[in-house]
Amino acid sequence: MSPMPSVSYSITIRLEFAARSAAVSDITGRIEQHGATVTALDVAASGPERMRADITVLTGGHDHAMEVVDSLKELEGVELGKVSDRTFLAHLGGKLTVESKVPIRHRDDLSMVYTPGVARVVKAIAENPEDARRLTIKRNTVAVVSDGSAILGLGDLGPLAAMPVMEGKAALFKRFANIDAFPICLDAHSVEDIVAHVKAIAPVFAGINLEDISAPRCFEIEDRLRAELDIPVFHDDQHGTAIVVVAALRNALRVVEKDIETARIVLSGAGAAGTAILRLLRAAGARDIVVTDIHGIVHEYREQLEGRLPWIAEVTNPRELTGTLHDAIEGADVFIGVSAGNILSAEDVATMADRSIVFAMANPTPEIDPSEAAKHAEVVATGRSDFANQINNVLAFPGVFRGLLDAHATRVSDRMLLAAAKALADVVSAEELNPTYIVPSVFHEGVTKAVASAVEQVAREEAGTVDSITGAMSAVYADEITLEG
Ligand SMILES: NC(=O)c1ccc[n+]([C@@H]2O[C@H](COP(=O)([O-])OP(=O)(O)OC[C@H]3O[C@@H](n4cnc5c(N)ncnc54)[C@H](O)[C@@H]3O)[C@@H](O)[C@H]2O)c1
Ligand SMILES: O=C(O)C[C@H](O)C(=O)O
Repeated sequence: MSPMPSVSYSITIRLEFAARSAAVSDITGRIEQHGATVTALDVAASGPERMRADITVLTGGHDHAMEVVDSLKELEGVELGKVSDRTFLAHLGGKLTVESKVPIRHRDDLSMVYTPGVARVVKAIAENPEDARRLTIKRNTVAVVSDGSAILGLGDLGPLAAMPVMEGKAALFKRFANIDAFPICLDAHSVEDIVAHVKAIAPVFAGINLEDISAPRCFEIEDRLRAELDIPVFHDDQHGTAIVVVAALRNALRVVEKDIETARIVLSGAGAAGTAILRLLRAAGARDIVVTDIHGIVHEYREQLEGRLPWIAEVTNPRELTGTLHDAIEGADVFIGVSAGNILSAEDVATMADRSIVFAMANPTPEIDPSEAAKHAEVVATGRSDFANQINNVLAFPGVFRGLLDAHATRVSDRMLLAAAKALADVVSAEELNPTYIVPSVFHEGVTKAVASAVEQVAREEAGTVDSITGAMSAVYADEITLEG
């Protein structure tokens, strides 16, 4: 069976063929016979005998695309031209540009925009550094920083390969929150080096969004930067994910009529995303959480508990389970996966409690195929855009930074993250809520605004009480916050 056609593997094929109506249906019929989907046919040139057209086709991947192209070569009278991968076409020359906001038409403009006029603005900022937010791009600019060590679910592919993702994040910042974000891919490896480089570029920015930096270094880098910078620092893979998961869980629990305080939750993955999800779940009131990782259930007596694992063992697993994910899942109300593909079976899901919830979020392959999970679970979500209930950080980070920037915030707190999760969940009204709609679409108009105002409000409330709640992340572990509602 051919893999499911997806727009991310769409191709445009240039073809020349005889100018007769059956020729077009022969071509589209052949494509669909191979399980691909034709979405457009644009005529590029037409003559009395021959036509030239570009056909856009959704395929299930590289091999499937090649299979479709090869099958068209067999059609009589059809000549194949260039085949373009539309995802690569969208990346030609990169996805961003920098534009001047001021006109530069003649010497007068030059004298103000640049020298000598600019010198007075320079002196004003030197005398009053706060003016940088008023007189430069700082107030609305965020650095999207990565070292490329944990790109999506692909691993350590380095800073150059991280560029398309960071450019993409910057494009999303602009599209959804009108924030000017800039991709900064660092050829730096140690915690010390990364912290030093981010600190050195920080004057330009009103916030730092860390992306795709591997665990456990991401924890220390964020802790250090939060303690040493006067602008908010937010590791999206941790906190963006946690906000969306808690929002989605809040709504999923409404669907299945269960409470977060009593729900039995299994969290597969104790890395960057898993650790942050655990923290926010606890802050949201969850109490019965069992965490599993590549070595099975995290418990106090397990060997080689390092990094954040001793803390995880301490605050989870109230029924003192040992063993594997399969042991943990029995009787659970909720499964949340941020670990690896295909580690959960439909039989495992069948052992869960009635009206169970499965969030299988590993990318690009989820912990369980969503259609398999749906055989036994009432609510199923994944990180994928080709299935209902897509859980992705893009629902959170644009609004979070909009709120932080509007409040001129200097820090990020767990109260802000929880407020963001609640606001995001509330975008789905009681009338809209159902098992296949627990999170809104990112294109839903209210998403960024709801998240931004919730974060801005908490940021303003907390202004002046800096350090009393979080400060460095390690302090949060000792002093967790629970919010109502
Ligand atoms: N959908 C989303 O929005 C979203 C957000 C963040 C992360 N993710 C996905 O979650 C996964 C983890 O991301 P991360 O940044 O936390 O990675 P990470 O490397 O920091 O952590 C991975 C965790 O999974 C565990 N793990 C790895 N292989 C396993 C296996 N075969 N069986 C059981 N556990 C295993 C590891 O022990 C570790 O605890 C990735 O696939 C990533 O793409 C998805
Ligand atoms: O950042 C994302 O959008 C995806 C997620 O973080 C992932 O690691 O797959």
